[in-house]
Amino acid sequence: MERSLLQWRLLPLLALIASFLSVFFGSRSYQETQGSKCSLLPHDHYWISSKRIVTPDGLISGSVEVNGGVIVSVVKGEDWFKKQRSRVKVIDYGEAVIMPGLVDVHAHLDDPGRSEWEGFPSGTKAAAAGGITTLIDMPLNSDPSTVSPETLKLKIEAAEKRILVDVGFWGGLVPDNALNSSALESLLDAGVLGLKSFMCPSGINDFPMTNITHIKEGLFVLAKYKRPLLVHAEVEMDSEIDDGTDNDPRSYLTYLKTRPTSWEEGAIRNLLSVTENTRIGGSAEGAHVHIVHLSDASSSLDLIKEAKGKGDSVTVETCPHYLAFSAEEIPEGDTRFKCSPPIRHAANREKLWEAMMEGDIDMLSSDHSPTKPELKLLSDGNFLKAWGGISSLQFVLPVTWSYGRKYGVTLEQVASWWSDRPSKLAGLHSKGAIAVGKHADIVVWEPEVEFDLDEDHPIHFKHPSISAFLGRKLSGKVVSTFVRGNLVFGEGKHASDACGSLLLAS
Ligand SMILES: NC(=O)N[C@H]1NC(=O)NC1=O
Ligand SMILES: [Zn+2]
Ligand SMILES: [Zn+2]
Repeated sequence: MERSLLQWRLLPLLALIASFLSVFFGSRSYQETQGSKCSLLPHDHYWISSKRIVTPDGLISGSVEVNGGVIVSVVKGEDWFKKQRSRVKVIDYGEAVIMPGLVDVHAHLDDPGRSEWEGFPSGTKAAAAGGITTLIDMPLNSDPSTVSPETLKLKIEAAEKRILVDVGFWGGLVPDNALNSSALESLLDAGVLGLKSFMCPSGINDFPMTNITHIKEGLFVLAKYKRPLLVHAEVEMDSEIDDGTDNDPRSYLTYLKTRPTSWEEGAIRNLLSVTENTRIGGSAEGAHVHIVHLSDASSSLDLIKEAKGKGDSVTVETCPHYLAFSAEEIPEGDTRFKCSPPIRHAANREKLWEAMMEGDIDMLSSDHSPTKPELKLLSDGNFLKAWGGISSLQFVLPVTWSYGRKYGVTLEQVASWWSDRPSKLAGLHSKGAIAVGKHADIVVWEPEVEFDLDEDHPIHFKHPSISAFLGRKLSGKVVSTFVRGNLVFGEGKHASDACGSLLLAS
């Protein structure tokens, strides 16, 4: 009896307090939810905590404070509790890893013009689901190629309001603009983060290959802008295919013979004949040469190491498919594995891993280069005629981790290869680290959680059936992806609005 009397007296008081609190905090959360379709989290100011946060100072247990899309503090242990003055949302991720979002400097999103191959919406959805927070789009495979301010404008129009993660663009260095410094300057002024060229046919008619003079001249212009040149370094040479043996086009080894290591070595040797100009005091100081998707871990890599030793401004990337697969295991006619340069033998893959662990290869990229399934000729299985390009965008983090564990890969190395180094290459100094002042571009993932990449696994890029990674068991599940503080992917869902930013150099 006494108890219920007390209840009757207290209830109105509690109701009053509750309504006061709801006006006070409710109005704040109303403000915070405005525009929240960009984010699955209705907060602009929050903390995320975990036992494993990858920072530039190593792995810590602690918390990261995000406010207005930026990381505003990173604290060890329970200190966040003392620093937190108001009722700010805290998400405790427990043992899951908090790491800088991945920066993929090499992806072909094929939009505009070939959006039936890929596209900004599908490509950036896949990126978000894979923990990639920044993509730099390659200038070819879209139609037209990005080789002028006008064609860059078409890219920007195709990407605007359709991207879930941040997107920047490389421009093309092609014979048409390479010897015309004002044409190149206008492309760089329009905002491309750097240029890309091919030393062999690219497979795309409106993206012709450059010779060494084009590259040398291009570097002088890039020097003024302090932006890099990315190079597909293979050069056409005699094929080993005419050796009199059976050359079945459905055999992967036949394809491998058409692009031997000498193609990479020859191109890299030629390319490195002009990189001395990039040295301090050189005539192209400020320019930088980045060799994309290295496959040959022997002579080609030795040449790169030698050039670095002499002070040339040179870096090199390889891709998860070269680290995961070997020529020996590629099934007959399985053209999902066709790419250039080709996947080589298992012994070469071991050497690539060695070079990763030694730091001789600087970073990783996806080279996500899809097409429509018809051009992969999956039923024909003709390696010589099928489109060359691997589809991997969503899986690069678990692939790197799953195949790297046996070599002792650390979380810090993954963050260096996928975030720190690539963001520096692209000149994106607000990205690539969990540190105060950086964009809150963050992936939260569970390295120990295994999953099968089967038909039941949600895949967001346009053509899952052409991915060579399908059927693999991987380790490393992405839990949440934040782009500039917006939770763009969480618990298997994407934010409903595409609020990624365009990254234009100025
Ligand atoms: N055009 C194009 O995307 N080519 C890419 N595909 C590939 O496997 N290597 C490449 O350079
Ligand atoms: Zn390439
Ligand atoms: Zn590519």
